[in-house]
Amino acid sequence: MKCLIIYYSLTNSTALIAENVAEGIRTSGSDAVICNIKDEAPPELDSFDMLGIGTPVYGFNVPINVLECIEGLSNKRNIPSFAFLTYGTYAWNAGELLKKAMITSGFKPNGWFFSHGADYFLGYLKKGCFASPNHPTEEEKEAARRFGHDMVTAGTGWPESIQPPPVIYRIEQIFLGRRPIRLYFQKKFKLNKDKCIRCGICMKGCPSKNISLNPEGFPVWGRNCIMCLSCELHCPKEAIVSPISWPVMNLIMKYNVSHILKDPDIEKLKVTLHNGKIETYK
Ligand SMILES: Cc1cc2nc3c(=O)[nH]c(=O)nc-3n(C[C@H](O)[C@H](O)[C@H](O)COP(=O)(O)O)c2cc1C
Repeated sequence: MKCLIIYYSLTNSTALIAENVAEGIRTSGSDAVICNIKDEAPPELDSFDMLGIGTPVYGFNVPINVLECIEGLSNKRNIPSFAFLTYGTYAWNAGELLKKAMITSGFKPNGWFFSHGADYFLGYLKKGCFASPNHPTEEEKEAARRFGHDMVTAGTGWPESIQPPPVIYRIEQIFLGRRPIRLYFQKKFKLNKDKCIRCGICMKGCPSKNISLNPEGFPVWGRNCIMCLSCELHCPKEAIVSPISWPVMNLIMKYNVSHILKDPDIEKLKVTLHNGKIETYK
């Protein structure tokens, strides 16, 4: 059995899970090839017998680049497949959405795996909250290895029910869906040219290669934004303002963080953001 694992990882949590799932597959005597779509295009599916898709959860959704990658795979056919997701605080039904996208593209998913991952979501970091900082843990990595092993030997199935989220999360999921991002939010990034030092950090860190520099050296956003907010997070001069900084989002983030702080199952650290760097303190 030869398995292809395609995943997207910006801040390495999903990458760590992908590596461990692959290791689990190899311990069962099968072969596994992994590919982070942030860095390279996935290989042809032809020579593989199984497909794994790994993704972080973004806005209670599957990020747009992952959806587009699944849709764009060549030589799609009904081979066994599985999914794994990492999330910072609450994934809600992102697993179901991923499963649906895989089925629509002709795959037959028969197992999934969830793990926490360190949550570098700008909205929460701005509120001083770094959720799930030390994840995935060694236990989660071990569980990922077991999952990989089980997937090639038997399959794990899908859970029956998902806890319903607070109403506001449902609204956020709709707002942060593919269409609103593509049709509206991605056009709303603003640059403060007085602050911008034209260092290109935003361009280099953009996982969907959506930022180019104009002849003056200022960033220009294209039409492939996946709303990871990496550009705004890492700008050393805080010159980038995305919709996450709008006053209405400020209220929503405040609400979400108040939930996170009350949830004993979510680990968190206090942080400050300073010149594009995250400083943690106890
Ligand atoms: C833009 C953005 C949106 C996110 N949205 C959610 C979310 O809706 N629910 C959640 O539990 N975690 C959310 N997260 C946290 C990520 O899913 C989590 O940190 C994941 O492990 C990151 O994976 P990576 O390190 O492989 O990039 C979000 C993170 C980012 C950057």
